[in-house]
Amino acid sequence: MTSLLSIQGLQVDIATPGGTLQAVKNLNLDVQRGETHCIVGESGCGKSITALAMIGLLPEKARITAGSILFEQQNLACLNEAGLSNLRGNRMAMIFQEPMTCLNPTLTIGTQLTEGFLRHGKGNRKAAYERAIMLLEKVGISAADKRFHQYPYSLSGGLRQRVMIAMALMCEPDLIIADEPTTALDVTVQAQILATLSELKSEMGLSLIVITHDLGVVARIADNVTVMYAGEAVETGTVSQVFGNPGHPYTVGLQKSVVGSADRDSQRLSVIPGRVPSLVGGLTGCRFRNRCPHAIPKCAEADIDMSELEADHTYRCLRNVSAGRPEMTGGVL
Ligand SMILES: Nc1ncnc2c1ncn2[C@@H]1O[C@H](COP(=O)(O)OP(=O)(O)OP(=O)(O)O)[C@@H](O)[C@H]1O
Repeated sequence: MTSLLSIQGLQVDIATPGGTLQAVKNLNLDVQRGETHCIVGESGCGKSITALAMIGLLPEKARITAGSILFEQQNLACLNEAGLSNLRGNRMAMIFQEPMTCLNPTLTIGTQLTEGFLRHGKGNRKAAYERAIMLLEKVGISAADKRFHQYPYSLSGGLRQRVMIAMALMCEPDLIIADEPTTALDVTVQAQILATLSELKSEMGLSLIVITHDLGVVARIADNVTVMYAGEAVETGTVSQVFGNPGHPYTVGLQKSVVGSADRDSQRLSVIPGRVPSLVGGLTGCRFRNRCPHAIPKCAEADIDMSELEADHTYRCLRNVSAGRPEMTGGVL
C-alpha cells in the first residue's frame, strides 16, 4: 500500500551562532490513510522541526539537507513556496499548541475560517459560510453563527482550539498535523478535544500526525507511534508494540517517568535523569548513551541503525541486538 506521507532519510540542520545544529537526523516515517501517528519525545528532540519540515514552515535558519518527504508521491522537500502554499491549508493543515499565535486578533473568527477556503478556490462566500458553520457545530461549538462573527479574544482557550480544528478542516485536507494540540488546556478540555479530533478523523477519513510529549495522549488516540530522541527516531511501531514490548531503553524510561510521576493526570515526562545532549556539531554513536543504564563503550563508537524487533516494530539500540535484550524492564533510568 502506498503511504499518504512517506519521510525517508530526512535531515534538518539549523545554523546557530555555535555551529550547525542537527535537529533531525536520518528520519524515516510513514503514515497511511486514516492512521493516527503520534511522534513522542522530550522537549528538544526534534518533533516540532519535523512537523514544520513536513508543512514547509521551517524557521529561517533551518533547512532540509538530506532526504525526502513524499506526500502522495510528491516530494515536499523540493517544492518551492508557491507549491507548498498550494498544499498548505488545502491538502494538509496544521494545528498549533497555542491558537492565539495563529489566530489574528483583529479579524473575526468567520473571516479567518473562510479565508483559506476562498483563497484555494473551494467555493463562493455562501459556500464558505455554510461550511464554516457546519464545521463549528461539528467541533462542538454551539451558537455557531454568533461565534462566526466574534473575535478570538471572546473565546476560551478550549473554544479557540476547536476553532483551529474547524479551520484545519475547511478545505477537506487529507492530513492534519497537530503540534501539542492540547498541552495548553486543562485535563478535562484536553480529553474533549482529543475525542473530537479522533471522531472527526474517523468520520472524514483523515490521517493525523500528533506531536506530543504526553504518553496519555498517545495511549488515547494513536494507532502507530514514533519515539524521537535527540533528533533521531529511536523506536517505531504500533502503540501496543512500542509500549507493550519496548526495544529502546529511552522508551522504557518514558514509560517509567509516567508511572513515577506525581502528576498522574497530566502524564508529563519529567523524571528521566540527565538531559538531551546538545545537537550542535557532530554526534556519533547512540545519542541516549549518557542517560542509559545499559550503555557499553561500543555504543559510542558508531551510529546505530534501526533493527527489527518484530514485524513493523523497529528500534535503534545496540545492546538489544548484541546482548539479547538485557534486563530492559529491570533497568533504572
Ligand atoms: N529557530 C530555531 N533556532 C535554533 N534552534 C532551534 C530552532 N528551533 C528549534 N531549534 C532546536 O532544534 C532542536 C529540535 O527542536 P524542536 O522544537 O523540534 O524540539 P521538540 O521536540 O519539538 O521540543 P518542544 O516539545 O520543546 O517543542 C532543539 O535543539 C532546538 O533547540
